[in-house]
Amino acid sequence: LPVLPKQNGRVAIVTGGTRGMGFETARHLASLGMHVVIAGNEKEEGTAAVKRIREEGGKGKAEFMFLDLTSLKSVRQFVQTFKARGLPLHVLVNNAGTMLVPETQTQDGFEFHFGLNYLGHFLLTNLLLDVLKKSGRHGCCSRVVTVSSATHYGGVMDMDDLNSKRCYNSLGAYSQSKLALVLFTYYLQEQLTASGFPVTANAVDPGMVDTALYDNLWSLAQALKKPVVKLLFRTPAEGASISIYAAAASEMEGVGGCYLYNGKKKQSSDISYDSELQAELWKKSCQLVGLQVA
Ligand SMILES: NC(=O)c1ccc[n+]([C@@H]2O[C@H](COP(=O)([O-])OP(=O)(O)OC[C@H]3O[C@@H](n4cnc5c(N)ncnc54)[C@H](O)[C@@H]3O)[C@@H](O)[C@H]2O)c1
Repeated sequence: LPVLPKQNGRVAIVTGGTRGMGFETARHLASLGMHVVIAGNEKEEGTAAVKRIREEGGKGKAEFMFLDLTSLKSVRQFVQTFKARGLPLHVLVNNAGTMLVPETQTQDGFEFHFGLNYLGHFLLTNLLLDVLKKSGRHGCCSRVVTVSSATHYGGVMDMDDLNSKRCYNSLGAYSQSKLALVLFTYYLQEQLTASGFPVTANAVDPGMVDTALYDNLWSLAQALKKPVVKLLFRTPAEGASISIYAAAASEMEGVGGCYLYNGKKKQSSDISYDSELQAELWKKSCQLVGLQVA
């Protein structure tokens, strides 16, 4: 990470900030002086995360707020509670995620990866956009940072079967959700640029990181993973550095619509640049979460 500017007085929301890379992102942003809201569905873990950050005694502030991304109702409640506080919002890190879950549905009946990783963040971001727009200014934009993954390169967007009903494969469903997040980021940035709002949106890829995300791997793969972890996997703090960079680096001021990996802009999959697909997914997502199509 380059030297990052102080973030005093700025407010961030980090989804899934209770552990793993989300925690490291929240911790780092708080150390830069930010007021960080850790948004997650695990209250105990969240309270412990806040305690750890507070004990480090940085200039910033941390607090936990409940958010279950598998429930659109919970997303709406979270936004309502956050807005009632009257806080500005300068950084939204869409970090929470799950991987390799056996076929199951969210509370609203969506395929679990698609519903949690993608649709939950789609609704959250859209409902927070007004605050992000109000809190940014030209020369000091608000930032939306969305954590995707290299698996998006293998992702296929089946617009007729977004819930993977025809043929379920947990890696395919995860990859699709991560591709959807890249398509969403590019379309969002295009809309923001077209309307001249001081908000940027970028997708990031942290690399392979040793976190609880791999807890759903079958046990043989878990055993095989252990010896290679030290060689191939990054630590959560290393993995989080790309989100922190996108959220706070001076070089990223006013820069949006990028896919970032290893601190640099990188080409994402060819299909992620398909503007018709981006628009189609956006429209369909609005319908699925009950938002008016813009
Ligand atoms: N670990 C990797 O190798 C890797 C690689 C590429 C991308 N990613 C992405 O990085 C992000 C962070 O994952 P991680 O590796 O730190 O894993 P992790 O399991 O440590 O963290 C996931 C976070 O998401 C939260 N979460 C899960 N379900 C939730 C829900 N219903 N509502 C709200 N929060 C929920 C968890 O509580 C946790 O805080 C994920 O989006 C993941 O897809 C991880």
